[in-house]
Amino acid sequence: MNSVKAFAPATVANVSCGFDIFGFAIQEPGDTVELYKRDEPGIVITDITGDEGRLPRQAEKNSVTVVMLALLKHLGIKDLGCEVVLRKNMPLGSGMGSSAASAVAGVVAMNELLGNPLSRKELLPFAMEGERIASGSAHADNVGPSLLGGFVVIRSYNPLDIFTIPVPEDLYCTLVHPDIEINTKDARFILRNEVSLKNTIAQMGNVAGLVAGLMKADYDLISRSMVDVIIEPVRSILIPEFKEVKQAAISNGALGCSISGAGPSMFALSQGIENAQNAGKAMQERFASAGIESAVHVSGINQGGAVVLQ
Ligand SMILES: Nc1ncnc2c1ncn2[C@@H]1O[C@H](COP(=O)(O)OP(=O)(O)OP(=O)(O)O)[C@@H](O)[C@H]1O
Ligand SMILES: N[C@@H](CCO)C(=O)O
Repeated sequence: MNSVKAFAPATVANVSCGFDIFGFAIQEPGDTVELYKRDEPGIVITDITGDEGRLPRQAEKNSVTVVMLALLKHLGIKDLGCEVVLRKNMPLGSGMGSSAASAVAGVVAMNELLGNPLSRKELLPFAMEGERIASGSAHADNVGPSLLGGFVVIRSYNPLDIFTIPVPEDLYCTLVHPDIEINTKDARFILRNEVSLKNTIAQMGNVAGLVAGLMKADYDLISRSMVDVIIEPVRSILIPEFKEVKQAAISNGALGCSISGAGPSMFALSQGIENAQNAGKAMQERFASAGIESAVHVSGINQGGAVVLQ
């Protein structure tokens, strides 16, 4: 095989109460990576589209190629020559898992080019290296679902213990990206290191409730459990109109609404596509009333994750 193309989808990380431990992928948008073998050894980025020239072109600095270098090192491959084309289809610093989609598409494409020596799950630690380069933290709640699909739970980081849980078929996500940029690194820096016992108890109850609600298709329980008393109160300050947009989603049929990943995107979960669309319209109108343009994506939970396209 001399060339490969792979697509990896955008993701919603944290899913309200599950900071760094919950995530799911949506259908679109996502990043596409093309790899072309060449005779000269080395991984070279030859083109990036959709980033307005803002992303690093050096292989050691871009999440799409950092993961390939880590995988090649692990496999002891030194002489591979490869040209990389990255097609970015989502904004940077968006809270939609932009850096993660590049990392996942990159590692899946390289694994395919090599004849799939590793399983999807075995690729995860390499994809996490892309997040380390992007945000200084190798969290797995974006790369996990983008790579594996489904609703992902990360029970432990050390050792890595990750699994997916079933979700109701009629569960839809509304993802709204306001035209603002927030770096994950900054959004992590402002978080407090200590949490009160009272908030820990409340958060654990909601984490347990959300998992049970999703697995039992109990929409009321999902709705009651979409409460984050630890991260959202701190980070929501960075998102103009946060409270109003959240209220607009819930008043228009959503089960719950919170920050997607590190923000500024906000997501809502709804029963049925109609509720999800209504929530999206209301959220967009609320941002617009404050002079903020936004893009809305309505999608079911992506069960397959990244795909090889050729
Ligand atoms: N291929 C890539 N795609 C996107 N960002 C990248 C990539 N490679 C490196 N980066 C760097 O990662 C940073 C953006 O990542 P960040 O995690 O803040 O955004 P995000 O992935 O959209 O957000 P989130 O993780 O909250 O969903 C930028 O500094 C950018 O230069
Ligand atoms: N769990 C990470 C996701 C970043 O998208 C965070 O909230 O910082």
